[in-house]
Amino acid sequence: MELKAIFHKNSYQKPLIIAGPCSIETPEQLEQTVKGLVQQGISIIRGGVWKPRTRPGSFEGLGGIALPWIQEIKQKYPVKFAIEVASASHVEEGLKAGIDVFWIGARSTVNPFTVQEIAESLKGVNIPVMIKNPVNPDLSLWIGAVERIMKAGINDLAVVHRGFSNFRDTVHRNSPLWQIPIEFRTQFPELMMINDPSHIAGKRSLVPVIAQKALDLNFDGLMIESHINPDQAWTDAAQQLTPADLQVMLQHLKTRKVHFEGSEALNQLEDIRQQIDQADHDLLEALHRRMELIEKIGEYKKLNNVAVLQLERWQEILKTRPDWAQKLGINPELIAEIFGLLHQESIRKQTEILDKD
Ligand SMILES: O=C(O)C(=O)C[C@]1(C(=O)O)C=C[C@@H](O)C=C1
Repeated sequence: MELKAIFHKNSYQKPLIIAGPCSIETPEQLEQTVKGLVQQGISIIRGGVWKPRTRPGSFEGLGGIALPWIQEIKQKYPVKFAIEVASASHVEEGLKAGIDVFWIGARSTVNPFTVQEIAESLKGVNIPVMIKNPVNPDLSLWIGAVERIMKAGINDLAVVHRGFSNFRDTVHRNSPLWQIPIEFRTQFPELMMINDPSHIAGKRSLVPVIAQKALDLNFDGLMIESHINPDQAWTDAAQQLTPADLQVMLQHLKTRKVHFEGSEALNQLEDIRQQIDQADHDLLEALHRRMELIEKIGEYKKLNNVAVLQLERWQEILKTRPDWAQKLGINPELIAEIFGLLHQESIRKQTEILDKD
């Protein structure tokens, strides 16, 4: 199969947009949606064929019947087509149907047996693969899935941030927990990171907000659910956008530059960063001073045989420091968290001092 890499950073214009229906429902729905998306300049279509559902009894996708419809669409429109695969047989059927891109869904990424089965079936195959984050906020599990697929020889890879399950309803259908994709990118800066605002938002009004946040965080692409008639969609009706609405959203999104450009801006940046270096240095010196005093009190507690934890003093600190922070325009919750960590460290250090000998 002759394929140009899709997910290599230089082979696409950022942000890469992938859009299409949550589920493929009928040949007409598929064609009308794809036609609308092609008119908006979209060239990679997503479409659910096999749908892993949380509870039985919901529509679980049409399965293999939808594959010939995709083949027909690809003959009529200049698009590549991405589908979700959750087993070796899905991979086999998808390859036979000439599918261009596979993705591994959040419910499969959680299960190393499933990911391994898919990895085995991809050995020797040259196809781009996207790996969604697992439903639970477990970075290692996500990384493990990527490693399994890489070991199978797939190197045209992207990861998709679709958010993490909640126990109760929250603003988001799936909590974004942005620190997890940021941590992923810190460890794998070369891997393309796509955001799926539809599954995070759960409702159409929130999709643009999430998409913009992803672009602000320098994500490489967006995978968005789009349906020609969202309200009648068989799955995820509340979160799909019409191709026309998708286009309006894309026009309003602000794309950000990755780096500062021009010598004046770079000099300014360098200047501010030097000031930050100095501020951080001052911060560390203040922390060092605090730790020395903590040790001093520790020795004094040991001498007088007094307990390490001093609840009243700690409660006072926990009240005053966030108040001081607020007056300085610093987020008090951040300061409460930082002092919580500092207090833990004081306890650790003083316990060590008291228990010595
Ligand atoms: O005031 C004390 O007794 C301390 O040892 C200092 C300190 C702190 O970190 O500020 C540490 C432990 C106590 O529980 C309360 C406060």
